[in-house]
Amino acid sequence: MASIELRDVRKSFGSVEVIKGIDLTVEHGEFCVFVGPSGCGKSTLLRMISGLEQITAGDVVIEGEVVNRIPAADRGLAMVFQSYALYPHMTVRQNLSFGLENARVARADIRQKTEEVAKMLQIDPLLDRRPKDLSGGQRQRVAIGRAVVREPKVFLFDEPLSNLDAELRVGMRNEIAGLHRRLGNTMIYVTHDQVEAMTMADKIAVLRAGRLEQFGRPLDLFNRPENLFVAGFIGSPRMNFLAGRIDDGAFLLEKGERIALPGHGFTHQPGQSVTLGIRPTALQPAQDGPLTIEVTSVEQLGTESYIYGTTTDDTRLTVHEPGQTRVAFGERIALSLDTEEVHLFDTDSGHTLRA
Ligand SMILES: Nc1ncnc2c1ncn2[C@@H]1O[C@H](COP(=O)(O)OP(=O)(O)OP(=O)(O)O)[C@@H](O)[C@H]1O
Repeated sequence: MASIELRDVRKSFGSVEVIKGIDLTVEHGEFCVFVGPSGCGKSTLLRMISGLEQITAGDVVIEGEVVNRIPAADRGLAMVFQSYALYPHMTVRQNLSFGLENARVARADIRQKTEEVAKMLQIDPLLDRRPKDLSGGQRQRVAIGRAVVREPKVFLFDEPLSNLDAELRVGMRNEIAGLHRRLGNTMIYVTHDQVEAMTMADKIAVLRAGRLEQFGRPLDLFNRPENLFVAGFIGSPRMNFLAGRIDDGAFLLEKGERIALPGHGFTHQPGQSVTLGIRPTALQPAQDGPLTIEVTSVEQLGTESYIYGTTTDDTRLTVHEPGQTRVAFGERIALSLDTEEVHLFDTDSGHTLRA
């Protein structure tokens, strides 16, 4: 069972701690995505699992065995990098077979395996080319193929699609997800792109500044974010936030508007500063509603529309309307909101007030 467990894993570079104690378990066969803003420590964490980076404290456990002192080459993992890291002087075939030759696999087996994997990744017509004669997408396929031929227990991907254009990225995203379904291996995938995380992952680990903010299934993170950071990071366009407090079963905005939250079930203290989170899809232009905005811009995309505006207390809000909107720039409009979709957080700690 190629499960991966991190137990209070830490990393310091000199006196700076960049991974501040992370505990999580990736189960056998799971596709886990590490996501977070630039510099949060995603790549460092992946490199610590791979063995390319020493850990400062804690344990990395693969298949029940602590591997802290086991060199990268002996951990049974294969890593795919953003930079492809192909050998420029070798053909695609040689790039694919190099690792197997080093492992002294029989020549006929190498040939068969290389060709099988090339076919699976649709690079079989390119076997005699060199990397410089390939497109970015083709190079990334070769890099993935090189990992696949080695039949590792676990695949580690470090932002593998960042160098590709948007359309190719979507295509490759589907291919990697397909590869995971076909092979069934445990995979860990690093990205800063929350859409990539949402669409590919069985489980997402959201990281910020060296800490794990939340770990769970994509829709659990979307539906029940544990804190303001995850609420704002997962979901596109971003969740709207309003500052205020709770009083008598209602949320009061700083400048007086009142949003009734019947039977909301959130726990809160009297006078506590509270942030209300509401996704753009849960706000709608209405004849009558608890919020009013002045519209600062409108985007008509044909099948959907985005309305941007500011509230009376100068908070910017984004509204997503399905279809084409009649709302125009400069109007003052009322918004209704789906109170079932409201999130409440303690403003100071950022923690959810959900019981
Ligand atoms: N060799 C190193 N020496 C000193 N600091 C480092 C080293 N490698 C990484 N760091 C620091 O550790 C932190 C985490 O870096 P890391 O590359 O893991 O972030 P990341 O989340 O992968 O970011 P990005 O998405 O920008 O690649 C950063 O502040 C970075 O500057």
